[in-house]
Amino acid sequence: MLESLALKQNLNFEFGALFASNGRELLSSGIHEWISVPARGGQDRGQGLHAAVEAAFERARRAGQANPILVGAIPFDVREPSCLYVPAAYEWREQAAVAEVVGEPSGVPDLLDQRSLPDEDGFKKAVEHAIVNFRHSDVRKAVLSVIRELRFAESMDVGRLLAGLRAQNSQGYLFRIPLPDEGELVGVSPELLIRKEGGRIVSNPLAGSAKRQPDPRADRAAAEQLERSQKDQYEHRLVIENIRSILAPLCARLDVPAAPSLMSTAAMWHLSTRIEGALQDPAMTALQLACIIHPTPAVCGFPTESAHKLIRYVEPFERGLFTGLVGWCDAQGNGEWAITIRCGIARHDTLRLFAGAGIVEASNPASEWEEVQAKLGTMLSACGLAA
Ligand SMILES: C=C(O[C@H]1C=CC=C(C(=O)O)[C@@H]1O)C(=O)O
Repeated sequence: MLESLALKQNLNFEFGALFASNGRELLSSGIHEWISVPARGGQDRGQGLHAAVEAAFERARRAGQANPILVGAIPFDVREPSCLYVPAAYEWREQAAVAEVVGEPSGVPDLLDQRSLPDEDGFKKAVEHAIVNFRHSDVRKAVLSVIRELRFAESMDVGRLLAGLRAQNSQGYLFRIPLPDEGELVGVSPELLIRKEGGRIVSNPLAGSAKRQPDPRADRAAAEQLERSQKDQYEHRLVIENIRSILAPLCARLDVPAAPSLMSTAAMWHLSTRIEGALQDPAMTALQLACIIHPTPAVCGFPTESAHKLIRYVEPFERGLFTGLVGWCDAQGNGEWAITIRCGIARHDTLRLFAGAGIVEASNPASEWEEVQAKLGTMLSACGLAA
């Protein structure tokens, strides 16, 4: 279990990544090798990212690692550099033992100021722009997002943030990824793009959302309304049909439930579909599969290319790692890649939070603004702040 034993002397806890899923968590320390090769074409065996990762695994093995792994994040735009590395050492722990790793939550520094990019008016205008565009183009859905930038009196304790995120969504994919520029990507994603174990795969896309309500009856009503919403069911269907069309030719068996079910985090209700399959070629890796499927209409839109163009036109910032992929994989091709949402980037005294919402023709700009604010609530409440 403890890959690190032979490598203890290399431990560098300043570069420790964490990825938690399914009751266990991966903790890495130190860096054996950075990989910044963009993920575009990462499905092509022996080329680009695939070749870079295989070569890095081989070098790690020659350096004494019995079973090297890759951890990190891939940006939304796969033409941009990846932020992946083969750690010097790592271990898997049961999630229960983790309090010890993240430490006790300490106080949050004073918030000095915050701003939204775009602001409320700018976001609503972007939604209106997208809706008009749907009427005059082939685009059916585009995911539009906002940044909330917070500046604190001193640096945020990322361990404290993690503890707050874990408390809110213990079923989620909790992550902390150190970045090369001293920042850290941190969040708890509810959405699994792909998990691969041997020849079996699981994907659990989400699309269609409603804010949780403090009153239990109002909360149940919000969930039921989401389930009945034609607009949200349509938004969801676009994602599922896209993923089905990509995975079906790669699978000997693919199970896609006929209708989505409800899933919840502390802040949100979502429509969720758990897709399971058996690969025709079990040698295909989790990373290859992730590169084929990403970006799904849950983070980009549909059709992908034209939705991406629309996003570039109306979003006033580069998303970077937000709505990309975060996770790990090993040299046998097993691994898990979650969607990088409900997250932020902590760097010195600033915290940049991100949230997006799927826009379709039936969307209402004011409701979509409310939705992104509610999604920001996950990170904000981990900071002890109101949404
Ligand atoms: C883009 C985000 O959420 C995606 C995942 C779940 C539901 C979504 C929605 O209902 O729009 C989004 O597709 C985000 O949380 O920032």
